[in-house]
Amino acid sequence: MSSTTLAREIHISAVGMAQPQANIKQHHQLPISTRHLTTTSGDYDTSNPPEVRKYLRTYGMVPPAVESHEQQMQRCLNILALKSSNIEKWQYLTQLRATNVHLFYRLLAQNVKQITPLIYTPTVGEACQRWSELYTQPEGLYLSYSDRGHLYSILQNWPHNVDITVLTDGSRILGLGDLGVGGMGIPVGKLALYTACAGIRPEGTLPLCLDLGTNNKALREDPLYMGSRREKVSPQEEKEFLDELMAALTERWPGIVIQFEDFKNPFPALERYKDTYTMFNDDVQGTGSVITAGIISAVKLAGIPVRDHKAIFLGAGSAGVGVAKQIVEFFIKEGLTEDEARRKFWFVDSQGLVTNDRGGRLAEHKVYFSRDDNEGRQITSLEELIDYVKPTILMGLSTIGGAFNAEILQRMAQLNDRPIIFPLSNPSSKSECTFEEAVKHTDGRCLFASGSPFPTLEHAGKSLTPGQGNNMYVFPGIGLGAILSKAVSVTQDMIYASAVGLATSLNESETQQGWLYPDIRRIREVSVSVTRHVIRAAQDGGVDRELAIRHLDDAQLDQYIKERMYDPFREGEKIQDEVNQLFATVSGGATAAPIELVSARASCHL
Ligand SMILES: O=C([O-])CC(=O)C(=O)O
Ligand SMILES: [Mg+2]
Repeated sequence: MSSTTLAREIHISAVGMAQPQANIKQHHQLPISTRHLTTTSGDYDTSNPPEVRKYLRTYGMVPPAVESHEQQMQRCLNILALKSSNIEKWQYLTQLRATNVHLFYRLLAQNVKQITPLIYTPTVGEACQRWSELYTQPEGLYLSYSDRGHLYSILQNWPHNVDITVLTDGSRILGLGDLGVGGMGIPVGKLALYTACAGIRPEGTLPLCLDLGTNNKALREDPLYMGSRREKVSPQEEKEFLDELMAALTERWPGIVIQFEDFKNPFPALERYKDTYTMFNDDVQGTGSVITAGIISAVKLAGIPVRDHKAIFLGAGSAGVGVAKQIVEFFIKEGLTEDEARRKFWFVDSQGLVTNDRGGRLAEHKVYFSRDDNEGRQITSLEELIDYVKPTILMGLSTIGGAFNAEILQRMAQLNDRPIIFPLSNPSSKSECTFEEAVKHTDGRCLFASGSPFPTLEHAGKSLTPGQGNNMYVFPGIGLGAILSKAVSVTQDMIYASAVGLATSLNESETQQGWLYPDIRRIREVSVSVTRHVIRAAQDGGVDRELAIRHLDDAQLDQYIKERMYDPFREGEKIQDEVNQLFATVSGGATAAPIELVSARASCHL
């Protein structure tokens, strides 16, 4: 029987017009699907063929046409084009993920450059700010301080087996400050990238928002605010809450990987849990890794020996120090002593250059890079510090939008043939300069990477593409590497390996064009490289528990990783296989006459 005949048979049976032919065995009933029918699972996907719709009992509940993935995605892109603001696009995409998860990921995978800014930085920043105003549906778990003592039982409400969670207390969302439970947008967005970039199955991801109060008074007084209207708990109370949570998460899902995100002070939890749980902090370690990878590429392109580089960091918060510590590791690997490497950094905070002698107590995390060679000089302006240090690298992690003004950029261009300019604050509104400004004031000579995306532009007849030094290049691979190697902890060597995995994933054309990061459209390939490097570091450090993959060579390991990655384009085939198997069972095995299969299909339309 040809496939068109088969299709017609199915159609006829479905509309109930024709009786099955004479030789059909009536007792062949297709067992009714026992799958739990959910909109999120893709059960209402318009690319499902009729027999799948019947099996799922969704037949008739979607328009009759069986669409190709291309048709579906084209409609989504058309709908996106109808929306005039990015936040409306974010709302549409949120709804799409809730109603057809596979289509959402197909769309994202196929249009990663275009869609990522709509579900992640910068748009997710606005979504977090307006969370209580725009809230429509549950997307993760909220745990409040008043829930302590019961965290394990609340985790049991989550119906899926979890491989990875991203959690935040909302206390420092991007560069936007304390947004309370509005911070939930971040775990949701980051985990969508875990799925899109590293193929972690969607139902294996858990967005987690810790409602530990907020110091944002305006939020507490907002009538629509959806979190607890109390001030932020004390550090001691937070510690006790987190201790209970970490134990509960690991008991509920042994092997879970836990990513901390956007905590105002990320260091205490990182120090306390990094050796005992499979956890990492993305802002300190993920950002550190991705910027180290960018610096590895930029240092090569700048044409100056590693030893001669000097870096000014505007912003001495957790992310900045995390970044610098990992670049120290790179400098050491390039032959500098730790002390020489450490002395290549000058940090500026709200009081100016961070020095030992400026008075007042230094926050603990700033001590390592605090200068002792300033000979009593207190420098409070960035311009003055640039003249004093003559840096090759200017990093921005200050959340002060526009802090790298024309004068500063021009001075960097006078001092360097290829100034390295990394305005890393997020979202775009907090970026220390735009790509356009950096290009204009350095005459197109800068080696540039920003945290949030900027468009490609023309300069002196050349098309210039900005690097996006965003941690999305590495955290998906760090997480997948930890999951697949069944790592008992995420070591610093695994984090450093992720930077190497990223830096070595540029292809020839990207290197030739002087790019610092690979094309984001190749992110799944890049994630395989990052994942492999992370797994190798776990194995070398003896923290892996998946012994069966130790003997694989690199090509075999890449293959192993790829085979375990969720592919939204193949999900429909999986249901089809399920249906085919059932047909084979009810019709007496694979050798059954095709007509019997039709019969089985004919009997399952209700
Ligand atoms: O989310 C991002 O785009 C990067 C990040 O972790 C942050 O800025 O906190
Ligand atoms: Mg973050």
